[in-house]
Amino acid sequence: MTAETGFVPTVFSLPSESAYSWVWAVSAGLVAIFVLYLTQGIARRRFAYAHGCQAPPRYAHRDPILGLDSLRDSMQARKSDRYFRREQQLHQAYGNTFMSLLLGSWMVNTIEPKNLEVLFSTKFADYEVGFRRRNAFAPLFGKSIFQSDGTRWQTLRSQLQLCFSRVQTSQLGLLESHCQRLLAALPSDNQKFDLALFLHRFAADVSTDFLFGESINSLENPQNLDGGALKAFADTHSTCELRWLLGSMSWIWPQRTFMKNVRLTHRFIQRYVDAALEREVTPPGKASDQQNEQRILFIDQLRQRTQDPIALRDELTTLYFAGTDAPAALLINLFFVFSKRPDVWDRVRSEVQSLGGKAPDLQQLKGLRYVQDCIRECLRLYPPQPSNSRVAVRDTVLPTGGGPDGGSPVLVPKGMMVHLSVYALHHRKDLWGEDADEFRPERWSYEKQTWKYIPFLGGPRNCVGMDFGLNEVAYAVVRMAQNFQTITSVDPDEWVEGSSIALESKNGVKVVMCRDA
Ligand code: HEM
Repeated sequence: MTAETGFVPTVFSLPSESAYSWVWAVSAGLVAIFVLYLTQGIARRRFAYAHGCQAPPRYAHRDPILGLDSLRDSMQARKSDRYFRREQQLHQAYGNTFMSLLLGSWMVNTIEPKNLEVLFSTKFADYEVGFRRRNAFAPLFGKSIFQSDGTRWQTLRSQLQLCFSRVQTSQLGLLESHCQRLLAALPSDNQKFDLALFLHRFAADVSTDFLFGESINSLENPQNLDGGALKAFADTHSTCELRWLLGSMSWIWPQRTFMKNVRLTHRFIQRYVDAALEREVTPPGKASDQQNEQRILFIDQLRQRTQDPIALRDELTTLYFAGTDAPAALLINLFFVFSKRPDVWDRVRSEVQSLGGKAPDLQQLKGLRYVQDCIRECLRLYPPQPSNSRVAVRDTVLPTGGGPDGGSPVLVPKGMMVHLSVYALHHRKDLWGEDADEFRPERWSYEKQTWKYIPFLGGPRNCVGMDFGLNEVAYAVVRMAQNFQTITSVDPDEWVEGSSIALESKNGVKVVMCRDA
């Protein structure tokens, strides 16, 4: 200490005892983390060795830390309507399984049917939907089935399956009434218009009727879909996608408009939930004969399984999301093809002639082989959900894709994401033949639905609304074919990839249609 100032510079002062113990604690912590990291690394190497794992090819990143180059390229591809085409090209360049960086985290990209079977079925328990999905959709869907895993997901899944099976019988009547509205709403013959707008409205009318017991009837009042809460809902989708991409950094994206749209959506759905909670509903199995004749509502079935208004709202928001855009996209893509291929439309029409103009029952619908093959083929060429992903919950292995020949197993460490491009899988020429990019429903006379074809995914977590969605689309095709002699495209371009959440024709379905004489 200097006599004049009584000041000792801190750099020369001796640390106190408590400072020593703090330094020790931090050092010990760091050493512990390092040892843990090392032992985990060794255990992982042993695990990989024991399973014969080898590394798959790696994307040649220009930014090897965060992989921002590939993010930028994929966003540019999105802007120029070739996002899924780019995914397909990447697989063509790097193979059916390769690794790439997403904002600093390595992920496996695979379109190997063997791997997909393991991912979604045989090692289902090794994966979950993961933080990205939970975080991206939480404001909108809460803790609904779409973001849940483990026992919560199992409970919600069996509840929904029960609801679907209880309301099955009333589906066709509902579809018939909305098909009649669609037929009445379509413009008169020889007028140019975009059929996609009407198909979107049809899908929204069907799903609100099916889920809430009350249709928004947008075919009669387009504003019910194009304005207000459902417009707000549609506007949330692109932010959800961005939130997914940003992962734990999603907070950097402005939330105000997004949250306003979320609140509007919730208020809209809450109205149906409140009405359902106030209704007297007879428990399953106790309905009188008279009540049995009444339509069984999906929302009432769900309400019998939970009375929590928030849980009901979140589940119904999710169901509306999952159950509207995908069938609409399928219908739009299918009618795009019909409008370009008069030969296909003629065959559809000649097949439905067997019904003699009458509405089909379920058995007749399923028995229309060519119609069903057209739908299958459209789902192959333009899968409404064109990509998907899962995250490993423990160190696990995919059976193929590693090593120089791509035939060795691949290690997927806990926390790593596995991404799959359904679009690229469905366009693989080695699996589907040289005509993989062509619409050829005839291929379904010999093709089987294996893991190379997964428009609804597969395994325990496949689409729970698959049957309803397929019936909806087939029914609409039949009723249109019974009424329209020709559907002619007035769009000179080929099908262009759109950028909405479900994969659909960007330019809609610009047509001129002629009714039967
Ligand atoms: C043609 C139409 C449809 C297609 C192509 C389709 C496709 C899919 C796919 C690929 C999944 C898996 C998503 C994932 O886990 O990552 C899925 C899940 C789901 N779909 Fe569909 N879907 C369609 C129609 C519907 C309909 C009409 C509904 C309901 C009314 C529905 C409700 C659901 C639900 C609730 C899930 C989540 C299932 C779970 O996590 O266990 N879908 N769908």
